[in-house]
Amino acid sequence: MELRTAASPKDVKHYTTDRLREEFLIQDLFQAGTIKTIYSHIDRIIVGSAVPTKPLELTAGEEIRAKYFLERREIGIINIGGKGSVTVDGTVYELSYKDGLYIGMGSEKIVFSSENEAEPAKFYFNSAPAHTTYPTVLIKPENCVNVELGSLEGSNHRVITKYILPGQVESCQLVMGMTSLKPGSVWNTMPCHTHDRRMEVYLYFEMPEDALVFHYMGEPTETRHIVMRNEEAVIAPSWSIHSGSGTQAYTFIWGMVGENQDFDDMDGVQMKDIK
Ligand SMILES: O=C(O)C(=O)C[C@H](O)C(=O)CO
Ligand SMILES: [Zn+2]
Repeated sequence: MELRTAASPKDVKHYTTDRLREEFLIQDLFQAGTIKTIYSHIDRIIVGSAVPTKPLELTAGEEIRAKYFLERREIGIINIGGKGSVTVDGTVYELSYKDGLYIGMGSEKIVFSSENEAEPAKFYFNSAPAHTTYPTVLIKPENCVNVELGSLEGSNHRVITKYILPGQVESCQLVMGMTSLKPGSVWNTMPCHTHDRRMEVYLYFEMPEDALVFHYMGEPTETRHIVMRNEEAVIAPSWSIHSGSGTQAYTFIWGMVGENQDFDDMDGVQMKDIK
């Protein structure tokens, strides 16, 4: 498990490109036959991936000093690869492309598998500390709340699909979903916002190899960017904006943890105030 410490905005505004990437960018996810995990001190989120070319069990690792991964945690999983399954204490959940799974605290044995190991599933997950157990739920995007935002004229026409949020799939603190840009639109989350009560992680995907997303971060008056490629993730501390413009349309998974689960609790930044 790789460790990322928290960072102060007073320091981050002096970072070089390399240092910004070292602290916030997550690369080399989705390696065949591997579970990869990144532990951030920011709200103690764990960001991870599993690509089962043979069944892979999610274990706790020395870093969280737990008997099993979900002893004190919950997890949200979304499949961005071939058909696969997640077995939770013997119950098998089949996940097709973009299907999700919430697993509550206390489930002991989590195993990732692919239906066809030549075209493996690619499971992406966010996990957060939990205080109680909510039911495990298989999530189909077609049954989720969908919100359409922006316009083609504004280059930001997109659909936000909310997978895990109060009233739909209950969790202790994890809120998770997916945003899909319409062809011709390239901007996400602009006008931008911060939310001091939650941190957020973005995983960009459905990008051709030579496409880029310029992901904007930093305090609204001290913006910086991180150049991102397909299937890379980025950590947004609570004080940071998190927005992006791509060389073409793309999709991303967002996950938030922290003080509240109120998706609309955002501190909007006015265009005139961005520097
Ligand atoms: O395109 C968007 O706008 C988003 O996807 C916004 C994120 O979901 C977000 O930042 C939620 O706080
Ligand atoms: Zn946000």
